[in-house]
This record gives sequence, C-alpha cells and structure tokens, in this order.
Amino acid sequence: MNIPSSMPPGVAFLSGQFTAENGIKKITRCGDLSGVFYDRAAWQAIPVDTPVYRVEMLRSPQGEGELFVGITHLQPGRVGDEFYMTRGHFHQRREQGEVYFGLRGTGLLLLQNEQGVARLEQISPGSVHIIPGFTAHRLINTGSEVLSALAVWPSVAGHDYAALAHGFALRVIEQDGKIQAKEVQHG
Ligand SMILES: O=P(O)(O)OC[C@H]1O[C@](O)(CO)[C@@H](O)[C@@H]1O
Ligand SMILES: [Fe+2]
Repeated sequence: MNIPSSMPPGVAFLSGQFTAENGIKKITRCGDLSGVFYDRAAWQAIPVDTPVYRVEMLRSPQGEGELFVGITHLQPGRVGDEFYMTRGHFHQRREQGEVYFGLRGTGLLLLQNEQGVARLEQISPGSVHIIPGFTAHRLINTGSEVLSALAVWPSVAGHDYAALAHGFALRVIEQDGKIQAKEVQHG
C-alpha cells in the first residue's frame, strides 16, 4: 500500500502470540499462587518454579481513557483435581470493565459479582467475553493445550486481589473423568 499508514502489532492465531516483540512479560509460577488452590498438599508437591501462566502486554500509554492490551497464556494442568487457573481479581476501580477474546485452547472464564454470585462462560478460539464493571474474573484451563486469551482493559483499572482473599464461590475440578463446578461454602 503506498498511502501514509503504519503497521500495528497483530496476533498470530495459530500460536496465540503477538507478532511484535515489544511487550512486557510476566510469568506466574506455582510458588506464587499460595492459597489459590484448595488442595494445599497437592500444591506443595509441585515444584515452586513450575510456570502456570504468562502474560505478555503491548507497550501503551497509561492514564485516564488509555487502554492496556495483553495476552494471557495459561498452561494445561491440575493441582490435585483442580484445573490450573489465574489468580483472578476485581479491578481496583470497580466500575471499570474488560473484554476477553479467546485465541487458543479451551477453558472457562469465571465471573463473580460483589454479592458473591459466580457464573462461568466457555472460552474457545473466537469467543468474545464482556466483563462488566464490578465483576471479578479468572481464567481456568480445562483443556489439554495452552489456553490463550487476549484482554483489553482501561489502564486506570488496577487490580484488587485482597477482596478475593477467601477465593471465588466456584471451583472447577475434574471428578470421575468429567469437568465439574463445585460451589464453595465460605465462613
Ligand atoms: O492478575 P491476574 O489475576 O493474575 O490475571 C492476569 C490477567 O489479568 C489482567 O489484568 C487482565 O484482566 C492481565 O494482567 C492478565 O491478562
Ligand atoms: Fe482484569
């Protein structure tokens, strides 16, 4: 094309990776996820340096009205009978929402409102997920390959992990060879 224009970064659908290597990368390992999986003995049996998920982000401006774009790559696996998942969070600025887009692999997006009501959406290549404000979110890999999902969220949103210190209201496990969601009784 011979008109003045620039080439933005893209996503390679087969690998679920950004095409441009200009981003920030963060790896979350098993040892970082203390208290996240309910079977503590099974969690302790996994080497602390085992990677569970990796987030790559594009460099973008920060501030009111600006957006972050990132891809989370969540490994397949389980801690005991519970599938690998991200830590999960509310946004510090609760009113700020987010969009997830499934790129590779299969799993579930766990959503939970401030009243503690949880629900699950199936995530797979091409699925689009609107996470409203005031809604905590966590990715769960129920498949046998890496689950990759692109996320777009306001740079001012921030993360609030403390509000979920007691975990989400649903856990996703494999039982009798089937994927099952179990309600958690808190308190
Ligand atoms: O902050 P957590 O729960 O580890 O999850 C990381 C993912 O969440 C995000 O905040 C997007 O919601 C990104 O940083 C990344 O995709
Ligand atoms: Fe988020």
